[in-house]
Amino acid sequence: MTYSTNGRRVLITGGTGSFGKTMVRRLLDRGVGEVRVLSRDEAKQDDMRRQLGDDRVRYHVGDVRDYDSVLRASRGIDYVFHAAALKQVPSCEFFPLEAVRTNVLGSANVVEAAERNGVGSVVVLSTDKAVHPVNAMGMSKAMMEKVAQAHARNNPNSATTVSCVRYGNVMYSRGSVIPLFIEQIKAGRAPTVTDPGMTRFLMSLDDSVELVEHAFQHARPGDIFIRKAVACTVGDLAEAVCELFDVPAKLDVIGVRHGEKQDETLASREELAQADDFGDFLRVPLDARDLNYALYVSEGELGRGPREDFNSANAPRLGVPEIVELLRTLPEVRAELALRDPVLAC
Ligand SMILES: O=c1ccn([C@@H]2O[C@H](COP(=O)(O)OP(=O)(O)O[C@H]3O[C@H](CO)[C@@H](O)[C@H](O)[C@H]3O)[C@@H](O)[C@H]2O)c(=O)[nH]1
Repeated sequence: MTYSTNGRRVLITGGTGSFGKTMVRRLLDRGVGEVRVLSRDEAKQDDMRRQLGDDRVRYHVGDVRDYDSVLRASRGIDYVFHAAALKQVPSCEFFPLEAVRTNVLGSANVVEAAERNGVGSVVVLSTDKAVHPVNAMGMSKAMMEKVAQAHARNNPNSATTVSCVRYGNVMYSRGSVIPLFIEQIKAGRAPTVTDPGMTRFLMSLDDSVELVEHAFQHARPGDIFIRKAVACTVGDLAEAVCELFDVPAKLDVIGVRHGEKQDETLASREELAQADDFGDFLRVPLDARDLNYALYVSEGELGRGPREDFNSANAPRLGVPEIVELLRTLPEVRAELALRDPVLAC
């Protein structure tokens, strides 16, 4: 089934974040009837209200942890993009139950409320850290994916299609390493690098929005969509930022933080064995068998498939010059360069 948002009502949980703001603008450009933003922070909502000045956007102060607030916010809604989450790896390590409350139970509330209100489609935003998770943030997101898939498995006749998207590090997202490196360089300090050999996927905000739109257009219940992405080492990333700002590439190596992985995985080999390849995107379908495995023995499949996961160590790797070029395409980086020296921005 394909969907259109033209004239429809859409709810974005966590709608004042980087993803939410970009998505709201796109929906407004495409003639959405109403966008509801559900989030906790009234000040951020007020900033957004003044910036956008569009009365098709309605603001709901509330928390996905509170089922009643989600139920109210999703009344009369056609589609939901669920972005509200606790996302910082180190803070979730210190407060894992908070990650469970928001990322697992909050997501269950969103799915349940959508089902109750007859919403047509819910796209749930997940992360590469949910695959082979080692930290509380990734574990809670892995459980969120399971909650979304269980809805599909347990409600085969539901009017609500629930799907997930998984993506890697979004460049320049709030609190992430690229703006941190830039701040450090501006303050005359060397960028702090955890482990120069650590690898991460690189995605732009637009890539992440397109992935959500792709899922929205193509999802069958319980699907997980992944966007193929390039990767780099954090050492090369720091060097690229130094080069862009024309400072010597001297790195301050600080060691790995709580719960960090050396490399991230977008799709496990088991998922790749089942996945459909759409060029830029992969679809991992729901395993819709029921618990009576005996039914499947005669047609059971052996676990043949790729020998490797798709991870940030074996993904196409960008070197320093390519990262420099990629960073130059980011509006925030261009703005910083223009402030520092208009010549560097060119
Ligand atoms: O001072 C620092 C801080 C971080 N890093 C490294 O930079 C990389 C990226 O770090 P960061 O931007 O903090 O992102 P992650 O911890 O990888 O997590 C981000 O990326 C995830 C996707 O993988 C999202 O789900 C999370 O919400 C988001 O915080 C990691 O290798 C860090 O070890 C440094 O080298 N120096």
